[in-house]
Amino acid sequence: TPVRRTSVTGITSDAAAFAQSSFDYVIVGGGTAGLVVAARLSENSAVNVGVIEAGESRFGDPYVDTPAYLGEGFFNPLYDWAYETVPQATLNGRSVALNLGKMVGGGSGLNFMIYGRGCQGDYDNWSQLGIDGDWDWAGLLPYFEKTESVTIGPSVTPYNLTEPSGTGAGEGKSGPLPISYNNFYSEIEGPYAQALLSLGVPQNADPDNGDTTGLFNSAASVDAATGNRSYSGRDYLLPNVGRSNLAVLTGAQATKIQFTQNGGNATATGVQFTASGTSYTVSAGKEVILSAGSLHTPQLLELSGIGDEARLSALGIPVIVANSDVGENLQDHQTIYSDFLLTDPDIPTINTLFSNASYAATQEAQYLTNHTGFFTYTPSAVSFHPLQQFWTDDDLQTALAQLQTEIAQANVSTFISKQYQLQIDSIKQGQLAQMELVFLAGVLGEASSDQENFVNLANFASRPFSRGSVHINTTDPLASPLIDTAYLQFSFDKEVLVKGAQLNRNLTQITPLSSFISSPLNPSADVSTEEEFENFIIENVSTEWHQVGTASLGPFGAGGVVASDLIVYGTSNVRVVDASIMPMQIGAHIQATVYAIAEKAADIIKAAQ
Ligand SMILES: Cc1cc2nc3c(=O)[nH]c(=O)nc-3n(C[C@H](O)[C@H](O)[C@H](O)COP(=O)(O)OP(=O)(O)OC[C@H]3O[C@@H](n4cnc5c(N)ncnc54)[C@H](O)[C@@H]3O)c2cc1C
Repeated sequence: TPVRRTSVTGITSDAAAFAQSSFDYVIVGGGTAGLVVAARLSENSAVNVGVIEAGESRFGDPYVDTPAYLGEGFFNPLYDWAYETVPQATLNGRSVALNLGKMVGGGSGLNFMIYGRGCQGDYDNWSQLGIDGDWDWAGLLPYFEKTESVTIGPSVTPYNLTEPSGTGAGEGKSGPLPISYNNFYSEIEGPYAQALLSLGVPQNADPDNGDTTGLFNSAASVDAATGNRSYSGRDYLLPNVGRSNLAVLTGAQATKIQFTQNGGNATATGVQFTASGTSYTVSAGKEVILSAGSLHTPQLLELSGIGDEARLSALGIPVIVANSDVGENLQDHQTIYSDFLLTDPDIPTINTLFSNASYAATQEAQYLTNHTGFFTYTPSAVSFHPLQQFWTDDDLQTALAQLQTEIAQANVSTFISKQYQLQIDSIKQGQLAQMELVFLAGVLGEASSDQENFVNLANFASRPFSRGSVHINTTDPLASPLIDTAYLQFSFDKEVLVKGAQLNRNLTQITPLSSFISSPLNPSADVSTEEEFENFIIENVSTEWHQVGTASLGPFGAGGVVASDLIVYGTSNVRVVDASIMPMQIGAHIQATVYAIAEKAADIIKAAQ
């Protein structure tokens, strides 16, 4: 077969030349999922692929490559869209900052590198929502394996696990994405883990086997060979960037999908985009694939005329497909950090890398020579807890009764009500954990003096009930959409965070962890009653940056924006491939699932060629 060459190739900022090319597949968003699809589709030299990415490439940039610089790119437009939610009524009108990857690689270049699968029950629950096409654990498992290349070890961890994680069946050994386990642990991580274990939390030696419950040593999207972050830009795009049937346009924002309609389904013919203030259109001979992420994919659908009829008409946008589920069902992992001051400010944390030049220099030398040491640090002490582990039966019954009352008052859709039933069943069975804890060696926040050093104990509502939305309120395609995460919509989610923050406080009073902690910093020791903890949560709840669900898999007219082949309902050739298709949140950090979705999507698209 002759190669379908593009007139531009590789990573380019030449918008005019890109627009003049004719592509079979135009992918909007060169992020986590988008670059997986681009790499897989361009394996077939008979088709050509063009990717439109709003951000730039950041190859060789230490803020992306060096694991311990996690968070350093936040609020910087070179890496981050730096959005915020609309004022949240449940948070006394507070808006919450949302960091969002904006670069070649998207969120996979900005994230905290925790890497792991959800539980079997998470994905099997999806298939209970009227979704066919093997969108369940068994259907995704081959694609988790296809993504990753897992390096096992080192065999010693601070958790005294009997075997290192990642030895179970089904770890991918030859995928594009290098995955490894930390070779460096903060001195406080072992005592933290011991405190959890002393409360009866079980160890989990293989959380990727379909059950994440318990404490484990999390894998990371870090390449053990180089000590650098692995991400879709580096690991899916770079090895294939020389293909003559693949082009990635950077610094260009897609603004609208163009359609023709001759009765029946609408057919996309191309994508409008803007680069450096100029508008262009590029044609798509076969398909347009939206991989712009959970906040931008529904925005682009609405700008293109796919969404709620009344909303689009009010903005003067001609309706191509009326579907009021576009942009609904937004789910995020609600997060609370508790910071604790250390007794000895000289114990190294991330802060030390910035405040102690000689320590940083030693670590840097080690990093550059051996690719080990603190610069390879990612958070690794991760645990998931069914509520029964820490709540009394009374607590649970009271919270569930309150939840049922609030759900009845909330007047939710049938789709969401089905999700709630599945969630409540799993809570009662004690199967799928509701609470996640993660130890962070001073990742978030800055020390106020050399004498101050701290750690963050994070907790997350891992299977939340709150459901928000993301919609446009202007025809300006470059404006942020209105993001309503609906944090703490249900008191159940709040209670999970309250109990988590109290648990973190208690953990720091258990030896040997207690000897490392001098006092609670935020919330301070003054916060002690249930009501004070609740207020702390309301004032501080934030995001785990895990938005999903806004262009969900599901039945048309009953929650779905895409069918099981990921085709947008009402179109013949627009697909969505990113985190927005996940109908329900999973009890895990979500990047591994996004990669698996993209790998599966690529096979679906290839099968349709
Ligand atoms: C700060 C942070 C920390 C995280 N930590 C973790 C973690 O430790 N572990 C984990 O598993 N997950 C983590 N996540 C979540 C995970 O990284 C994301 O869920 C995942 O990367 C989303 O992938 P995606 O393909 O859906 O979207 P993205 O990777 O966000 O890709 C979307 C891409 O589309 C581009 N784009 C958007 N709109 C347009 C447009 N109109 N035109 C052109 N381009 C456009 C964006 O710039 C972006 O590059 C984190 C996320 C963040 C932001």
